[in-house]
Amino acid sequence: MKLRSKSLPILSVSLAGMFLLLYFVTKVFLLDSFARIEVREAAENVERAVNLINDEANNLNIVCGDYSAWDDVYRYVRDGNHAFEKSNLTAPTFAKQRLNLIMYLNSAGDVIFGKAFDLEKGRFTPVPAGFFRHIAPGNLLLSHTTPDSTVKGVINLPEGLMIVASRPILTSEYMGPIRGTLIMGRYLNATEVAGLATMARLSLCLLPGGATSVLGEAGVMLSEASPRTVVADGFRYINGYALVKDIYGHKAFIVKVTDRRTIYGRGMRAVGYFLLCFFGLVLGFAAIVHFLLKKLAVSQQQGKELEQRYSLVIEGANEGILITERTTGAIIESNGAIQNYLGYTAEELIGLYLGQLAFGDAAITDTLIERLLQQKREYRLRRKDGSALDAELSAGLIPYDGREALCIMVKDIRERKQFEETLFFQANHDLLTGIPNRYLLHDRLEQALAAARREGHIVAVLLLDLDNFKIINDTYGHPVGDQLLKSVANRLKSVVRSGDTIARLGGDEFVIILARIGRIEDVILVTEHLLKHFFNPFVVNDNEFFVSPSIGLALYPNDDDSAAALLTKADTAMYHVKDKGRAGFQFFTTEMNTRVVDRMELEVGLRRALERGEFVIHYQPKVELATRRIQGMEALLRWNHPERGLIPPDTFIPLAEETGLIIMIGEWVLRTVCEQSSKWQAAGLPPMKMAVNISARQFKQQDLVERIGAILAETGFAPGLLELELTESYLMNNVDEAVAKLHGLKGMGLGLSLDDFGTGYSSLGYLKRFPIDVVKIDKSFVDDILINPDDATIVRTIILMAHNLNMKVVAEGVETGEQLDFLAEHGCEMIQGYYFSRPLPADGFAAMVRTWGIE
Ligand SMILES: Nc1nc2c(ncn2[C@@H]2O[C@@H]3COP(=O)(O)O[C@H]4[C@@H](O)[C@H](n5cnc6c(=O)[nH]c(N)nc65)O[C@@H]4COP(=O)(O)O[C@H]3[C@H]2O)c(=O)[nH]1
Repeated sequence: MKLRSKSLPILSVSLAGMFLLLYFVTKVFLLDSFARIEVREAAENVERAVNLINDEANNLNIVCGDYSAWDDVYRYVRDGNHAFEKSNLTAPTFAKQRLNLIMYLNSAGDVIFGKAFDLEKGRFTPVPAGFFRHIAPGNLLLSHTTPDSTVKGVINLPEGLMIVASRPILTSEYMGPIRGTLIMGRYLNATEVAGLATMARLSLCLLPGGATSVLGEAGVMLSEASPRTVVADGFRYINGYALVKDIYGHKAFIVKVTDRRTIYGRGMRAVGYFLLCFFGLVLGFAAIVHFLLKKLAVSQQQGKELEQRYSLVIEGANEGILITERTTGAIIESNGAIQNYLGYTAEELIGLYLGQLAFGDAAITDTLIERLLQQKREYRLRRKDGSALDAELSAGLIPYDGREALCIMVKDIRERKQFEETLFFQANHDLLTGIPNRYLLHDRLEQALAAARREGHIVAVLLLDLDNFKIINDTYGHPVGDQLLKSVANRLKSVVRSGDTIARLGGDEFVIILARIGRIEDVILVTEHLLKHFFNPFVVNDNEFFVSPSIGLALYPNDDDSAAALLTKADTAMYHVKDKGRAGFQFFTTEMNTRVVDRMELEVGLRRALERGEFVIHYQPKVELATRRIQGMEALLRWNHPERGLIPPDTFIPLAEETGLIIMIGEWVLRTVCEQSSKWQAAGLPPMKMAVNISARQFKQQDLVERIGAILAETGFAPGLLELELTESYLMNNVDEAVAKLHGLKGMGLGLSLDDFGTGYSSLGYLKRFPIDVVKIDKSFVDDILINPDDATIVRTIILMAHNLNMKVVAEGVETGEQLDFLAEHGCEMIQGYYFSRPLPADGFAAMVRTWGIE
């Protein structure tokens, strides 16, 4: 049964129940109390009526008293004086006293005077025959024995009810002896009753004493034991009954007082109106409830239909649909399409946040929601298996379970994206080799230049043209030529960093963009590297082809700052290479080319320097501040170039590092200083600590410890005299490995010092882990120690920190006495610098030691 049809009987039954309950309550508590008031009033009225009749009897008794105690009467009863009779017992006496009967009897019971009187007709009538029964000898009416004796009440005569009073006849002084009895009577007839009723304002009537059987309920209730009763006569009247006895104690008559049920009637009406109003209200209420229920049922039905339609639409939609919380983006509902797209079940999706489904910056859910609400957007969604799904998302707000939710439409745009990507790729890439074409090259070059402008980097544009490619193409055919170009592209890709770009301009022309370059030397390095990769042949269809490239280079910012200009200049440089006989590279500017030539010459020279014995070592003393004595020295390499003279290490050490020559050079230095030290000792100089610089590339060697150990063993140099100077920069690269290596060296008995301290990371945490003996304060701090408070603070801090870590401090580059005083004042142990001595050749150093004196 539907709610609305169910509601009607339920409503009716409950209303009827309520109505009955209300009726019962009003009846019990209201109407019954009205009825009780009425019963009380009716009882009082009937009592009043009885009292009235009694009052009548009393009055009659008083009158009777007046006429019985009277000397004239006293004599009249004895003498039979008719004069008394004529003057006092006349018709007016009867009428005035409203008496129907006067009877004088003497002591023997003889009637002296006995007359009845019709008050309505105003004439005497015979004494009613029935009365004589009451004056028979011994009757109550005649039984006065004392002067104050009196009998009053009602007697039932066949002629009707009569109020009677009987008094003994006495003198006027109420003295006896009693000469007889005076009886007075007054009918209690309809006229009398009407008079009483009018006087008492009661609706009064008298019923025969034996009428109880016809009185119904009242008759049952009336008895001698319960002589009063009140019975309602329908809703309009209420009757009070009183059973009145005659002078003998027998039932004489019943007094019935009828009252209108005014209170009850009003109560009834009030309750009626109330119930009517209530009923009306309830009916109205019921009608409203019914109407509302009807509306509710209709809207429920509509809601259901809407829900069904909504479910059908959502489930049947080809596009994915997600319903999420408005603020958090937590998923509440999803459809089959989105579950398929993402590989989640409906249950798994519930509770996931939108941000968890999106890659990249979209992961910030609130931004994502606000963006979506503004316009449809493309996002890369994360599928359950981690793969990506390109989708177009649009969103709108919908009401959902009484709150605002987000409805997100998800359109799978993988095909479109792929198509776009293919189009983009085709438009921007060289179809043969798959590398960027001219258009993308321009774009990338612009980006690289923009970044370089911001960050102050160098960008190198390399234009590479294959030498003699045309001949190969013409000889072996285009397919082979194409294969060769592909192989060249692949090889180029393997050489450059991932951030660099390789593009094909067309034909056999390639462009390489080297972005984020710090030093021009790096450009040279990469270019050399590239050239080297062309030393090996390309294999196409089992044929080996040796192809050399001609590379023209242009640099931002040195040569120009626009993409087009740089390309043109690189092209020009490339033609210079071709002109010079191909297979090589050339910078656009002469200055760059000079640097390249210099570098190449230096490299060639460096390779030969070892063989030709052009390296020499100078030694710079380290002096202990407390004693002002030489405690040791630092070995510093110089290249004695046949044409350029003595070249400082800063010029060639980086090149030696890049080319890897430093390994051989470093070992030569180590061996040489050990041998030199042995020679000095043999020549009588005391054993002195020898500090040797170890470069990054040297330190990186896996077998560094073994190699040094071998040299020490070979030269017989005491490990305790050798100190290696290391720099923070490369120790920090791989801290764990560095710590292990340092412990290996330390284990051999070598001393370790940290060079250029303060210029690098100077991480205290790591420093603690390194087993370092000495910290060398970099010259750059010492230089300004007296003029720059920051530098002074740094130096003080380094000294304090080193001492706290149980390390000694050597200050480098001390040139003045003031610098020395400052360092001495702050507890620096050792000094190295021009103040004491420049680095000297071995002989010079030995001579200095001899003149200085050594402990
Ligand atoms: N202006 C001035 N300079 C002073 C003063 N006292 C010392 N110097 C210079 O400061 C440099 C100290 O050496 P370094 O910090 O290890 O710095 C060294 C070291 O890093 C590297 N180096 C030198 N020899 C070798 C070597 O045999 N192997 C390796 N790997 N590197 C070396 O070359 C750097 C430069 O060496 P040098 O040119 O010999 O320059 C030396 C030295 O001549 C001074 O009072 N005033």
